[in-house]
Order: sequence, then structure tokens, then C-alpha cells
Amino acid sequence: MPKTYAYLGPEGTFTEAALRMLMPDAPAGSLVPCSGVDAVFSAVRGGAVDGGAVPLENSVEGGVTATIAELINGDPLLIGAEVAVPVEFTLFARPGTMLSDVKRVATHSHALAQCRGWLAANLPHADTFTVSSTAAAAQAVSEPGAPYDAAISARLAGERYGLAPLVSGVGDRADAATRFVYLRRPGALPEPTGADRTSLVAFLPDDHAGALVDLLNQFAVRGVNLTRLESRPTGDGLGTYCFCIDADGHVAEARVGEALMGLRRVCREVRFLGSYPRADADTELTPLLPRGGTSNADFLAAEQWLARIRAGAVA
Ligand SMILES: O=C(O)C(=O)Cc1ccccc1
Repeated sequence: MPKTYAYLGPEGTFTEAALRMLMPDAPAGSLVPCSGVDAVFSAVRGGAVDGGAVPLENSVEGGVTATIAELINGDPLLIGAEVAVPVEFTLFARPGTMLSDVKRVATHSHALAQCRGWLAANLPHADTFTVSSTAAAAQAVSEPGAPYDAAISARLAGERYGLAPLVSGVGDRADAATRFVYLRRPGALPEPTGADRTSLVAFLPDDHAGALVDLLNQFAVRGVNLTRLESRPTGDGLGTYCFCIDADGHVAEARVGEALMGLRRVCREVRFLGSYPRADADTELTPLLPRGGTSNADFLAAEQWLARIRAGAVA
């Protein structure tokens, strides 16, 4: 059976563009639009599709709460791949609409957060509305009796729903990018590539001084670089948090594996979210080489030394 992939729909979302980058060979008809991030997770968890794409974080607005909540809770899924997509926002309306006619603007909450400055300067009296995606906003604007005058979306979405571009580049930061992840059910991990990322959620055992330092030390002492640390409420009452962590490296590498074992010892629970190739593997700025004493060979040599001295040797 041909594989199918869910994404945050409808057609024309940034997530669809990301999924097409992640699955360049996916045949037409294999991409399944879903009405929300939760619906993508359900489709993957329930086996209705082979995998799915969701937005995870944005360089301006930070984490996508709906995605992070689903990663933390419910049946665990694994991240199988990631892609970072530059996002450019365009204000679209029904053909014939003038900018001065725009009183009600709809878009996704993350898009709104990234266009606030432009809206305040150019449409200060317009009301804004958040909907499930930028393409859902464009679709809504295109329908007869639409409750909105304009949508902020990707160029593709505006065109897909027969709208006219009013203003392009309405984002406040031209360099904004969003990181999307490909979700899959648990199963064999991709082989290490030498430039991988490992994602996990760590739940502390109790509230004590230095608990977060204990957690971070598991990575620090093994030379594992962290690329993201985000605290999220567990839902078990005020002041109870878990930590969403992205680290350089693959769990098959000794230093990452040892750091995860250390975490497992000092945490109440560790939810492993996968090891997968980094989207920015070719970026020279990112330190991909382990620090001295933390390479796989260093860990192996130390393990063999321990075995020798345990057996009575002196070195
Ligand atoms: O609504 C979309 O098109 C999405 O894919 C979610 C989103 C919204 C804003 C920036 C990046 C992704």
C-alpha cells in the first residue's frame, strides 16, 4: 500500500510546504490535510497514516504549544526528521478589496504574533482573529459571506483559494523561520549520520534546589551540547514543570547514550522523542565535533579500562 502522510491543513499551509520538503518523492494524493495539530497526532497514533508533519517552533514566537503538549502527553510518538522553513507572510483579500476596506483579519496565532508590528502600523483599527492555520484563514476569506475581510497566509494559500495579494512581506522579521518535525510511530531509529539531534522530555523527581542543574549536568559532563530547553507545565498543578530538550548527537553515540542513562537515574521519567538528522547539519556555525574526552572512542577506551581494573589489572 502506498504510504500516506498527515499535515496541518487545509491545502496551502506552511506545514504542507514543509512536508513536501521532508518527503520530496511523496506522490500526489499521499498527503492528507488535517484540521489541527491534534488531528495529525491522532491520525499518526491511530495508524490512519504512516506519519505526519507539524510545526514545532518559530525563531520569533518560540514553541508551538499545541505540538509540544501532544509530544509530552498521550501515546508517545517519535520525531523522524526535521526541516527549517523560512516563512513569508502575505495579506490576501477577495479580489477588488482595498487595504482601507480591511476591518477583520484572520490568520494562525503564530503568524499573528509575527505580523503584529505591521498590523499596528498599517491596519491599526482592524480586528484580528486566530484560526487553525494560515490556509484555513485564506479559505475562510474566500467563502461567500466570509466573516473576515483578509487573511495572512503563504502566497501559495492565497492563490489556491482565489484571493488577491494586497501586501506581501507583512512579517515583522524578514529572517523568520519555523522548524517543522515529521512524526512517526515508535520503531527502529534512523542510523546516525554524524550530524544528528536527539529530542526528549525530562520530568524531575521532586522540587529541590539545584534539580535543574542536576539535569543539565548529565549533558554537560559528557560534552553534549543542548540546542533547545523549554519548560512546560505538566498539567499536575501550578509550579510543576517538565523540560523539553533538544541535544546534539544520536542516542547510538556513547556520550548521548550515557547522558540519557544519567537523566534516567536523576529524573522521575524521561520520554525519548527520537534521534534524527539535523536540518542545519551543513551550518559551519554549529559545533558538531565533541569536546576532548567525549568522543565514542574516548567512552569505549574508558569502559575497557574500567573492565581491566575490575579484573585486577592496574591500568
Ligand atoms: O498555519 C500554517 O500555515 C502553518 O503551517 C502553521 C504556521 C503558522 C505560522 C508560521 C509557521 C507555521
